[in-house]
Amino acid sequence: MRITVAGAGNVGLVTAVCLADAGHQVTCVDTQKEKIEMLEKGHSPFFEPGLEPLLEKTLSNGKLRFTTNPKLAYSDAEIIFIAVGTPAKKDGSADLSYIYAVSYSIANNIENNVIVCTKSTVPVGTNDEIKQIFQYGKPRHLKVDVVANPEFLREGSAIMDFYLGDRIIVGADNPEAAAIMEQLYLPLKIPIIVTDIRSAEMIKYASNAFLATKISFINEIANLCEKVGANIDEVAYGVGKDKRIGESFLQAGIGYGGSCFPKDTKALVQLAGNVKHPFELLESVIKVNQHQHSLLVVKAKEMMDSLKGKKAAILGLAFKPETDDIREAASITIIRELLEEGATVTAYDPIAIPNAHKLFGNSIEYTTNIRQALKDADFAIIATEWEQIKHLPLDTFAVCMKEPIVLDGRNCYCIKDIQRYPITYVSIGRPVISKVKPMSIK
Ligand SMILES: NC(=O)c1ccc[n+]([C@@H]2O[C@H](COP(=O)([O-])OP(=O)(O)OC[C@H]3O[C@@H](n4cnc5c(N)ncnc54)[C@H](O)[C@@H]3O)[C@@H](O)[C@H]2O)c1
Ligand SMILES: O=c1ccn([C@@H]2O[C@H](COP(=O)(O)OP(=O)(O)O[C@H]3O[C@H](CO)[C@@H](O)[C@H](O)[C@H]3O)[C@@H](O)[C@H]2O)c(=O)[nH]1
Repeated sequence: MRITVAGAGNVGLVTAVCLADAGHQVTCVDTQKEKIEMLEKGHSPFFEPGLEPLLEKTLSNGKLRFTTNPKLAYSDAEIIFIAVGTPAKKDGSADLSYIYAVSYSIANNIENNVIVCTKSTVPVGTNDEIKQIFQYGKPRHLKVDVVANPEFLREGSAIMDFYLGDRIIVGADNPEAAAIMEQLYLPLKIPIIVTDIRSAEMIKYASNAFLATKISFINEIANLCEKVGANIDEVAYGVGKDKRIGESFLQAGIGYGGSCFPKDTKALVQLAGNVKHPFELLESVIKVNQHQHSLLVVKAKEMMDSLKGKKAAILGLAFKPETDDIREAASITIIRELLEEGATVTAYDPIAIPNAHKLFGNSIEYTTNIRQALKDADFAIIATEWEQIKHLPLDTFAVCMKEPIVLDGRNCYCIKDIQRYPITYVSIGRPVISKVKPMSIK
């Protein structure tokens, strides 16, 4: 099929590349000229495992092309995916300006009947507004079907998620359009659920809100474990074994970040507020997460009285491993608060430094070498569970740091292993290990 994807971000680019790899003729359009020039040369503007080889392959076999020209992109497409950003506005509601702009651009440039399929996460009712734009804005003789097709990929495993997702949601009010979308996705052998448009929109928000709730819940249990002498590792394992609860998303830590959970939970609270339905549960989930982002700075202050003049090593900047994305990462809150306290910061990350530099400039130091970050540090905070950090020989802390005080926001190490080293170790929901333990204890 002739497919156009609007937006070459995490969702749009992955969708475009994977559909081109499946044999479709794909055009990916973006308004950012620099991004498109980079992509035409086979370079991805962001890190996503496995993306660049597929990008190079589909560019060289002619299945994928990039453009900034809306006429070229939309005029003869059979399906157009909208995958532009829907960032949070100041009040938490979703900013739909990119959605509207791209819809007008499509309406002005189509020359064939087309299915417009919204992959972006949009509040319930948005696709009805998109339909209105087409009703009044498109050439009269053309037919445009609007379909809601929310995306569930995760950064860091986006390609795998495209091929092995749990389900595909197709929200449509025209069965013919739904059938064409089902046909498109059939080769993936992923269960396809066809719903009405508003339900499809809600499924996306409800899924992210539920996962965020699971994380905040386990974090609250972890905080409680610390106070009553239980261990969150054992608790989460025991709880997760109940199939009705499930083992995933019970990893306690310093809270969720990224481009989706923080904005989508806030947008759902706003959406509920608009219909006079206070979503108190989700408001608490958001509050717990904010508290969790700051937790280790509070603990560091308690341990050291004042952080003024102390050298902090921050291990990990990305909101999770296998991505260079730092949007809403816990590391941002931690670094800001440490700088406010008068500490100096050296941050380690294998790939997210360019993005962090855009935010923090020269107010902190950066390194891609963990030992360099730890050198002469008064304390270290682990903010991302990169494999490089998880597999660090544990004597490194004592060897490199001025004071081997490690605050681990991602519970990277086994408590039993840590006990063998002269480290003060504070993690989430587990016993505090004091450095008085000698190395010889096995
Ligand atoms: N990032 C994720 O993991 C993820 C997963 C599922 C769903 N989503 C949702 O998908 C949407 C896109 O997210 P993202 O992370 O890919 O966003 P992004 O910000 O990384 O990329 C959006 C792209 O759209 C482009 N764009 C803006 N206006 C345009 C226009 N008129 N025409 C063409 N391109 C235009 C931007 O230049 C940008 O490159 C959001 O609604 C998000 O909530 C994201
Ligand atoms: O048990 C857990 C699991 C995750 N996290 C944190 O939660 C955040 C989000 O993680 P993850 O869901 O793996 O990454 P995203 O790429 O943000 O993906 C989420 O957001 C996307 C955008 O909407 C959806 O498409 C995905 O289905 C949804 O998982 C990260 O900061 C993780 O550190 C935890 O703290 N504990």
